[in-house]
Amino acid sequence: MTQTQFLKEPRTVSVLGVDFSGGQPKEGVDEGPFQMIQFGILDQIKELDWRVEFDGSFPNYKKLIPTVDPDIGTMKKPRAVSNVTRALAQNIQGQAEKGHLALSLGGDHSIAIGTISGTAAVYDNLCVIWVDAHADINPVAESPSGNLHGCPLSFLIDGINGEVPEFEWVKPCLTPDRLVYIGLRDVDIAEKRVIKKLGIKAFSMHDVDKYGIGKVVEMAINHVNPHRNRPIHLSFDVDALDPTVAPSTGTPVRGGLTFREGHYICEAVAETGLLVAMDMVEVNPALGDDDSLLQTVTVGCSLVRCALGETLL
Ligand SMILES: NC(=[NH2+])NCCC[C@H](N)C(=O)O
Ligand SMILES: [Mn+2]
Ligand SMILES: [Mn+2]
Repeated sequence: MTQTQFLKEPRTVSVLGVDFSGGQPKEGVDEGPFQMIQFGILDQIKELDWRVEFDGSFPNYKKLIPTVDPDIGTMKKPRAVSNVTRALAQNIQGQAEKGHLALSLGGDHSIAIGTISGTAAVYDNLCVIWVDAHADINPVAESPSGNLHGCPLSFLIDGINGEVPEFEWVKPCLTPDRLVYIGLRDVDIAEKRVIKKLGIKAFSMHDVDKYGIGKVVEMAINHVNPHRNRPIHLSFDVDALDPTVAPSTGTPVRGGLTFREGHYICEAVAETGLLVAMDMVEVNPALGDDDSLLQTVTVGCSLVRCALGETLL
């Protein structure tokens, strides 16, 4: 059993189902958590010798979504995203204060505004490993889509957004050296500029091809966690995987991580013993046929299990 440096005994996972889709336009991603729960993720985690806290009913983030939510500039559903991520940040902070590992099942990736704000409020030297086809760091004013799931990191690092209406509560809590990407292959122009300017370390699919996943993960962890003393928040967008592996997702991009590469990342993070929070996002059961849905939910659950210490032998 991997030891966990920052969590309290008996080691406990708090599972949060974040049934939210307002960071992007496609219905169904809010059903992701229900599907993963139904697939048995809670019992699967217990079998790995964790206590699991889950109250049986979702906090129901839907109640926080206003009926009228006009665009602000090009930003879509600003009040919905702000309300939900704000409540989520408080919830996650509470779990982290208890010394629990906070597992958020999304939901679209805009929820990371809340999940990372929550963990960073408790762990001031938190580092983030962001596994994704996308960089999700569009400055709000320059997002080509206006969808906030393409922007969460721009809120969390100082100097990218400035004041954003409705999001005055978000405090930049990450520094560029405490973020690393793995799996990128669809990065917008403004995102490329931000990544270069701030010197954020990013391992694209090109790097995975060049060095292999073992070396990439080693370099990534060495970069954000050189002394292995920082707690890790793993934010895993299922679209990091190739669409042949995880088809039911809203913004699939060809040329992604294989099944094993995705799992290897999670296994290597588990081995550090430093994981304090994980997001599993962008599983959209409404996209594709039954087969695609089962495949995607299954892989989402097995990635979570690997990050929580499941091993092959
Ligand atoms: N979490 C995600 N799947 N993000 C996709 C973002 C796509 C694109 N970069 C945008 O800003 O809209
Ligand atoms: Mn993505
Ligand atoms: Mn994403």
